[in-house]
Amino acid sequence: MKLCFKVVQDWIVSEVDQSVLALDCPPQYKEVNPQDVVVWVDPLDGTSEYTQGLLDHVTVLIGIAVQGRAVAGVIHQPYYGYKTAPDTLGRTIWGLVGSGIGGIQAQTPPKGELILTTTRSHNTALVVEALEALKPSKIVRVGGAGHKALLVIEGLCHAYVFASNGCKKWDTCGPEAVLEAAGGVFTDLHGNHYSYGKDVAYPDAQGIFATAKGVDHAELLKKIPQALKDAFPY
Ligand SMILES: Nc1ncnc2c1ncn2[C@@H]1O[C@H](COP(=O)(O)O)[C@@H](OP(=O)(O)O)[C@H]1O
Ligand SMILES: [Mg+2]
Repeated sequence: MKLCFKVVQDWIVSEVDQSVLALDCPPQYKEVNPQDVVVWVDPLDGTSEYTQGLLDHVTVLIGIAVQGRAVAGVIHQPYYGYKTAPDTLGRTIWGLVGSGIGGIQAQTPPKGELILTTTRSHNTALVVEALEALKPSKIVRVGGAGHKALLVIEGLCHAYVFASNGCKKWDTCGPEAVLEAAGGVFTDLHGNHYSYGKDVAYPDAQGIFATAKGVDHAELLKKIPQALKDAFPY
């Protein structure tokens, strides 16, 4: 059977960030068995915010897992700058654990503060309880797992905390890989990494606890009461 595709010319992007091609691939990923690779795609993260016109909350997420671990990802923000710089709309951030990130500079968040980011549309009593336990100086409520990961990578927030089982593997595989490639740590509320293998259940059933480069993830996680962590059993 012969398949024919006609690609609309406008869809072809020829000016892309080439820096990824200059990177040396970490040795452990130079030869991987294709059967160990799973790709998780979220074509529109931040759906609720998209419907409300909050376009900069929207991202397109691609995460690549090898033997269950999130190792590479892309967070594309198609409407980035739509209010301030519509002529250069959008940006693409990528990361490969062990090599680094491209598209933005990873930053360490300010010392002496604790700025947390979390959901604006899926709030629950447990979500609030976890945030309050950390005694933040500020809470930034925005849409999308990808968008929140970017705030942490850029050092605008110290941590992304979500005591809920609402996110799915396609929401977090890409963000986890990019944040960890940027020097951060992305785990569940127990401090463990999710598995992104082909047979895993879709929900991130143990919540999200992700910290920026330069933040002591283990120390911050200790402030979450054990009873709250126990509400998200394996
Ligand atoms: N309680 C819940 N029920 C359904 N989806 C949830 C959810 N909590 C989080 N999510 C999903 O996780 C992503 C991040 O959520 P939030 O923006 O609230 O932080 C969103 O992905 P989508 O926008 O791709 O659906 C959202 O739908
Ligand atoms: Mg999503």
